Amino acid sequence: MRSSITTDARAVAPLANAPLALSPLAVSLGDPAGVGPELIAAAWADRAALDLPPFLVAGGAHVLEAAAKSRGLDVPVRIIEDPREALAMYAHALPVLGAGGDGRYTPGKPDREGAALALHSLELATSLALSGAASAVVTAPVSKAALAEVGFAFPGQTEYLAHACDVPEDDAVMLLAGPSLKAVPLTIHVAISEVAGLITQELILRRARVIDRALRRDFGLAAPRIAVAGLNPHAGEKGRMGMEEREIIGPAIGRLIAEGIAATGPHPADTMFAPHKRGTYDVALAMYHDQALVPLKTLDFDEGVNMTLGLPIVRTSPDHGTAIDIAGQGIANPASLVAALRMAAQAVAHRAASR
Ligand SMILES: NC(=O)C1=CN([C@@H]2O[C@H](COP(=O)(O)OP(=O)(O)OC[C@H]3O[C@@H](n4cnc5c(N)ncnc54)[C@H](O)[C@@H]3O)[C@@H](O)[C@H]2O)C=CC1
Ligand SMILES: NCC(=O)COP(=O)(O)O
Repeated sequence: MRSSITTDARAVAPLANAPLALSPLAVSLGDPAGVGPELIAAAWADRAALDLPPFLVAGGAHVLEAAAKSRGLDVPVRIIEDPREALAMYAHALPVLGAGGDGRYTPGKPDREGAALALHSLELATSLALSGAASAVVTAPVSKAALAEVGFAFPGQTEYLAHACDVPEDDAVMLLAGPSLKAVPLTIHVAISEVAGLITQELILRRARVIDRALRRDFGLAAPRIAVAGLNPHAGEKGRMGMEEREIIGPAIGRLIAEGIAATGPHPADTMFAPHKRGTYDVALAMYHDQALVPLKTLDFDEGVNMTLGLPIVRTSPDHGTAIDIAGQGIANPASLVAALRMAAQAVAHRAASR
């Protein structure tokens, strides 16, 4: 089949002095074995109807072209050499930065070559946001296990982004946000057997301070209300089922309130996500990954967004993973990626307005 990829940018006037506010979003490709590339192509194909903010993709032109075809989409892919070409290109073709670092489309069959391409794309997209050539980075799903096999030394992209942005890991906060709920896991990519030992007053204070600042700066909330979960059943039942609430979480909440942060809790985690409770706070600070992500994905799987708070750059991602089981079948839902693109653009706008 004839390829529609072209590097001919003659029809496109380069934007010589594009202001930062007009920079495109930089989208990383994700693992070529997963649903990331086809969802990127699907989002671009629907860009006008969905009124999506302009974006470019960091590498992977051939993967994107093949992924689009797998969904029966007509997506002309154009390689650009300068991110500033993306804005004018976007209406007519999917702009992909850089002819180098391409690979094969391998839906459902992860391999090291694909993981290396995913890593290259993540690094390129991040560097574009850090330099201001892109207004934000939106990451498509990667396989953590596959990335580890090609030397990625971080448990996830959140920790990588903290490192790339020179932010301490404790101040890079994973927020999952959907129409029904915002939730943050205090501890992130760690084994459940390690969780209790990692819960400290210091970590709760640091995460909550970042949440408070970021909900003001990136979401425009005037006084964010943070509901802090307990760790144990019934939030410890007055010390009968664990002491973390009395010795660590409760005192940390007291210190946050003394700082002027609207924190409450510790709340029993089994009831704090019930509909009548969710209206009483803006964000839930949960003690571990699944305590936050299970309610979020149960309520808002299709439109959930993963955003990293506390970075100098805006970073969002779909809430789901690589979905290897359905990659290439044309059935993966692009709604979460679409929500991630929108949330990134909104956060950029909020930051610009608050300057
Ligand atoms: N932000 C990221 O890069 C994330 C990456 N992962 C990675 O993804 C891999 C697979 O993780 P899983 O736990 O299996 O979660 P997953 O989200 O990839 O899949 C869970 C289930 O949801 C379905 N699903 C996922 N996205 C969908 C979509 N857009 N439309 C329709 N159905 C969808 C899948 O088919 C599967 O049945 C792991 O290697 C993990 O490291 C997981 C979460 C986030
Ligand atoms: N379960 C959420 C997740 O794995 C997202 O991780 P990250 O790669 O965004 O750090």
